[in-house]
Amino acid sequence: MSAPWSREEFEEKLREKGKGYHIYHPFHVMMYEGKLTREQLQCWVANRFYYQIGIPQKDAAIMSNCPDKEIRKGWIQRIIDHDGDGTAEGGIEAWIKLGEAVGLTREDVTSLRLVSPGVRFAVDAYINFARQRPWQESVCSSLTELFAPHIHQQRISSWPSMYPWVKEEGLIYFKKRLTEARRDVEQGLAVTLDYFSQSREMQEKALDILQFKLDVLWVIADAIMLASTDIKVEDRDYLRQPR
Ligand SMILES: O=C(O)c1cc(C(=O)O)c2c(n1)C(=O)C(=O)c1cc(C(=O)O)[nH]c1-2
Repeated sequence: MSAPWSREEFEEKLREKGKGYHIYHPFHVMMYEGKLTREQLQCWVANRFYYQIGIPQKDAAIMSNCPDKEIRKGWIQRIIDHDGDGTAEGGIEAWIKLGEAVGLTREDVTSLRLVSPGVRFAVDAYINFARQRPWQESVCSSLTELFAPHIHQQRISSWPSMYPWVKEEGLIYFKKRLTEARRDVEQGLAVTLDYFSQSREMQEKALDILQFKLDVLWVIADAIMLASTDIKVEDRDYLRQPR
């Protein structure tokens, strides 16, 4: 049995997982490079809304499994960030505004009618993971947020020149997340480094959990790409799920 990695080595291994982050998915590369059409960007925003509304449900599941009051006191902020509270609107509302900024209506976004089955499956898998697994494992699965500020920053920097037709207030969501994600990661990383450092096997399990979450994000991008790629009309109809 191998000795556990030191805290620093373990954190380094978790960070190395960033090489599989969806920032490298062809759809996100195209987005950054300004190669998406208006319809493709709209499709991404409409589909990603399903992730946005799933996040607070996932965080509520983590809290429901967590008996530690101090952890819950910190974690509840994530739900407020997305749902809002008496004084401020949250990320879900900011995402709807992003939808309007790219030319969708509020109804286009909130009705979920543009959400593809692959995105539903992936997001539901993430929520179900948090419902079923010990809370520390679910906390670990949130650590893709280690890599999120970079992708948010890319959008803030590239969209105004690449997609000048997107209204400026659309970027508010990404700007908010820059600080929120960094704070989330501090708490998530502390829990993960403490809990999984008991043995090398546990540390490797944490890496597997992070991979699961990377896969969730990757599959979401796959599904959106498939749903929005400009292919022959006959093929597209074939791909669309009859209801
Ligand atoms: O736009 C993105 O690429 C992206 C990625 C991720 C992520 O890495 O999970 C999150 C977000 N955004 C995000 O906005 C967000 O609120 C968020 C919460 C979480 C989580 O797992 O708890 N991930 C992410």
